[in-house]
Amino acid sequence: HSWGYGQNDGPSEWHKLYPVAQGNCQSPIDIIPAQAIYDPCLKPLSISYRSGSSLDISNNGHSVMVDFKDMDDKTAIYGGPLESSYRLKQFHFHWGASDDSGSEHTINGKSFPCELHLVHWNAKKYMTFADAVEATDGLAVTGVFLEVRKTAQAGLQQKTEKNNSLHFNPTSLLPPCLDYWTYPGSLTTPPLNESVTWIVLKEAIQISDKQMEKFRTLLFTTEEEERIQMVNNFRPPQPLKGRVVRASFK
Ligand SMILES: NS(O)(O)c1ccc(OCc2cn(-c3ccccc3)nn2)cc1
Ligand SMILES: [Zn+2]
Repeated sequence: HSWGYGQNDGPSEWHKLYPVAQGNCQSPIDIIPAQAIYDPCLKPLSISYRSGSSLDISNNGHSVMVDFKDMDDKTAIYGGPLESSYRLKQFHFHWGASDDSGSEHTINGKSFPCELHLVHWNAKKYMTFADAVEATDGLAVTGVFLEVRKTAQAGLQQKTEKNNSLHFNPTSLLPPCLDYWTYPGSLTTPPLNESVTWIVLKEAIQISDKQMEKFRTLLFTTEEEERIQMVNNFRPPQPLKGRVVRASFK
C-alpha cells in the first residue's frame, strides 16, 4: 500500500492520493456530548451477532482484523439510525504506542487507548461490500472505545490468545449499555469514502494491559522488511463541517 501512519505517508499526506480526505463528511471527529442533539426518533440498536462464524484473524498491514463470512444476515446490526439491516463484514482496532492515545474518535478532546470498529454493509440494497463502499448509505461502522484495566475481558482474551481462525462472538466485545452517538462520516483510512453511518457507543469496554501489549507486538512490516511496530494506527479528528451529531440518549 502507498499509505500508512508514518511521517511521509501518514494522515496529513493522504489527500494527495485521496482528495476526499479534505471532504465535508470525514471521520473520525471529536464528539462534544453537550453539543450532540438528543433525537427521540432514534430507535434502539439491535445487534444480532448470532453464531456467525468468523473467518480468520489477519494483519492487513494497517490493523489486526477479524473477517466474517458475510454470505447471510446471521451477524447483523439494525435499528438505531439505520433504515435497513447491515451485515457484519469485519472488525478491527486502532491503538496507540501508550495508553494516552490510540482511539480515532475522541470525547471532549479525550482519547482512549484503543478503538474497535465493527464494519457492516447494506446487503439489502447492494450486491457486494465493494459496491456498498461507494454508496452514502452503504456502510455502518460501530465504534467501541477500549479502556485498559488490570482485569482481562474474557471475549477478547479468547481472540488475542488464539491468533488463528476461530468462531468468535463479537457480542462479547460490546458493553452492556448500547447508548450511542451517530453522525454521517467516512472510512478513517484510504480510500476514505464518505459512505459510513457512524454509531459510536458511549460506554467503553475494558481490556487488560496484557491484551493491550499484545496489540503493540504487531508489526506494520512484513518478514523481509525492517521491523516497524504497529502502533499509532489512528487518524486524528477531522472538521465537523456543519454536521450534526445525534445522541440516542438524554
Ligand atoms: N477504519 S474504518 O472502520 O473507518 C474502515 C472500514 C473499512 C475499510 O475498508 C477499506 C476498503 C475495502 N475496500 C474494498 C473495495 C473493493 C473490494 C473489496 C474491498 N474498499 N475500501 C476501511 C476503513
Ligand atoms: Zn477502523
